[in-house]
Amino acid sequence: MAPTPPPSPPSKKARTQHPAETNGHAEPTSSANGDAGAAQATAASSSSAPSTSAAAPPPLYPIPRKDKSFFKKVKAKEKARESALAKTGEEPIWFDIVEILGKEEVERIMQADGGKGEWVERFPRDTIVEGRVRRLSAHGLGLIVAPTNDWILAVPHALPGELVRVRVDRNERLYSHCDLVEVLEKSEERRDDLVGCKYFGDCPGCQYQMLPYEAQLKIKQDVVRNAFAHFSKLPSSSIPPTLPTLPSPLQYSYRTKLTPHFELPLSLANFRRQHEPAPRRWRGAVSKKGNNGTANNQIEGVDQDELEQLTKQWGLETDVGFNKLKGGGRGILDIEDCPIATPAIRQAMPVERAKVKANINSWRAGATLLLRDSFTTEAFGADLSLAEAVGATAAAHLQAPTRDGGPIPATVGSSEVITSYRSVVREKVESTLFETPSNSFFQNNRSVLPSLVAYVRDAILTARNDPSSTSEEGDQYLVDTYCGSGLFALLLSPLFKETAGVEISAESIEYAKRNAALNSLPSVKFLAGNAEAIFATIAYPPERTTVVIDPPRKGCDEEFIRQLSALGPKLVVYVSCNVHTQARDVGMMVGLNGEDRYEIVSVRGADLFPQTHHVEGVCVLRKKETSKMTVEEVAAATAVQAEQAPEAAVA
Ligand SMILES: C[S@@+](CC[C@H](N)C(=O)[O-])C[C@H]1O[C@@H](n2cnc3c(N)ncnc32)[C@H](O)[C@@H]1O
Repeated sequence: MAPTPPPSPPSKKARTQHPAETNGHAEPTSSANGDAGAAQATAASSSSAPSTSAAAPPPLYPIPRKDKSFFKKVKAKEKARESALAKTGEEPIWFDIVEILGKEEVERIMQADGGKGEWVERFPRDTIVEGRVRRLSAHGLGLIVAPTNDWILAVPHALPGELVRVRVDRNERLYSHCDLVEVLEKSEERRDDLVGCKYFGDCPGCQYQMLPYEAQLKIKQDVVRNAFAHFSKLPSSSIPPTLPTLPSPLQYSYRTKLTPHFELPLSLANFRRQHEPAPRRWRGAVSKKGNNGTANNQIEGVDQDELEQLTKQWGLETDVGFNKLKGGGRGILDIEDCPIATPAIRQAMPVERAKVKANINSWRAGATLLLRDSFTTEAFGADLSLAEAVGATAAAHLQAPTRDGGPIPATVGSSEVITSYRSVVREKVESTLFETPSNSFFQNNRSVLPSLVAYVRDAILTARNDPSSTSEEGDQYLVDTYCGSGLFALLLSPLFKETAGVEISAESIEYAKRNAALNSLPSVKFLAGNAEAIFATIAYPPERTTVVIDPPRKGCDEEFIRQLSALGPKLVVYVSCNVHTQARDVGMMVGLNGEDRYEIVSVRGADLFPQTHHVEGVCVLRKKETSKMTVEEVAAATAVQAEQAPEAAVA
């Protein structure tokens, strides 16, 4: 029996406060549902919280009256956010909520709230609440049963078992996003001495720096297990035990790409708004990624010296970094250093920040900076150690990080940092060389890629050596779908007679072809187009074909799954940065019309992003010989199944 999905959250529509609240207070209760593990929480009004309402100084340049189009834009943005929320990020937590509160209780609460998608906010913003963390969500949030017993509080950087004080920031259906105020009772697992960054706790990037690496890997294994249990809609007997997470050799200094951003200081933004004709402003906003802050950004009719004087007078600092974690991500946290980035990026970051800050009035709008670690031409073909591969000396990269991030490891000059969106990045995995456009996708953890590729290669060889396999060595075909600049196609092609790759970005495909030539693999063919377009161009025998799937976070399109299922390749290796959409897609591939077409051989996570909640899923599927469905039956059944598939998180 497939697990019954919990009731879906109705559309989000907040009503007034919960009756349990009086004057903005949530009434304290003793325990949740009499459960000893539930919240021992007390709630206090926002007045007892440290004040967050210090009056903001008036802007130094008057804010122009907003025209109607501004409000239209705000509304459109809000609508887009609402619809994104319905598909992104929030759904896995719904399964946690149902498991913690109980399915019947959730149904009762929703009825009591008035049903029909209406709901009430239990806690106004800034309410301070204390409670004990029950478990972690897939996104690393500690989940607490609220004192009202019918609501969950979700807070980052808190561990199961810990008693914490939190501040409510915003409400969703049946739960509140909170900021951590204080850990009152620490978990034995917490190791604050391991924290390797001064922004940890304030930056949204990392969730697990306070945990030993082994514990991080275990959490990710559970995330993969839960994703398949909840989103595949398969009976537990069809899902093998999740294997231990593939570790990353580097747990700091690994990230080869950072994209800090900034906004124009308010006075400067307002000044521009008043002095620039609207179409130019919009052009500036649209093309902000290409804006390098040096050319063509002068305001017509305004003397540059005068603007410089004014900017100095306004004296506003520009924050360059990532969205603040606390307060719902409003505002930018000024970040000087990021110890999970490679040493070359850490060295380049202050330079790029200083450029922005010194020339802020030459920018038309806020922008996202690009810092990508790339091998220098000299290092590109060279044999490098792991430390050298991230541009550091061996001694430097083994330094344990400290709470202040520690000194930036000395570099050995094998890396350079690309900051233009119109450049080329050089990468090397095993001995295969890759060039890729700097504005396109490449995996961001160089240190773990050899083990990830080795794992996929082993899965293919193991399936081939299976006694039930009828195919001959050397007579095998590979299709790499969502192939980017050719990572899996080129690295795995020596195992196959023919290899074809498909990718939607024409530019990435141009580079994939160049990479095939660069590595003397000219027989690997690449096609630019939607992933399913590849099936019309190949005539590979399905019983000798392996398909690698590595889609973006939203997973595969229904049409892709329909055509893949119709082809019925012998082996499928599905790699994904979103285990929830992956589990949904795998569920569709495995069971059609009550018939098991594929069996899951193995499933596990790979840790491409240590210190964060992200986990890459790797799932190997083998075609069942017993499947008797015709191509037409498979196509029809896939469509029905797609209709019924649960919404999976995309964020
Ligand atoms: C997660 S990346 C994987 C790239 C590559 N496998 C690698 O590891 O470097 C996903 C890729 O899918 C591509 N993509 C997105 N939608 C697609 C579609 N509908 N059809 C084909 N490719 C698509 C993106 O451009 C991106 O390069």
